[in-house]
Amino acid sequence: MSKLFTLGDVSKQSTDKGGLIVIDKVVYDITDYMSKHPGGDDILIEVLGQDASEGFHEVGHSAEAIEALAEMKVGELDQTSAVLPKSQSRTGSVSVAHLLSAAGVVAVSLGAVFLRHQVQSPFSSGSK
Ligand code: HEM
Repeated sequence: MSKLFTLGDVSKQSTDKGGLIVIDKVVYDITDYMSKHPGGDDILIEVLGQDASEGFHEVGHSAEAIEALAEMKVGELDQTSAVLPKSQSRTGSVSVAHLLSAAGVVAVSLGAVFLRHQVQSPFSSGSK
């Protein structure tokens, strides 16, 4: 079974000197290849630690390039880490619900203060 990496792992295990990139959910260690890349190492430094699928496909790399890539495979992207934004948005809606209930509590408290004020008013005007 191949090793699983989250996008966080890929980023943490990379510097501007070398490390990992993701292409189509597969993780590659390109450290030794960077100086040999026909397209130069600058472009690879830019995508180190990230998902480079878009850039890789835009260039329209040859079959040789894809073969060379296969030799650098170290693992696969953890698919559960890719759905993280969804669970974050769920947390977001929970806090909206919390805000609404907090607003409800404030409204009820204000109502109570208002009612008490109404009840006390006759006394305070009477003592003047
Ligand atoms: C580690 C993965 C990669 C491998 C093995 C690889 C391999 C190659 C090879 C063999 C070539 C020569 C042309 C060809 O055979 O297609 C090439 C050219 C090039 N590559 Fe990559 N490449 C990789 C990643 C990338 C990435 C991620 C980018 C951009 C974000 C990129 C951009 C380029 C560019 C701009 C050229 C020059 C094309 C030209 O001069 O016409 N490469 N690459």
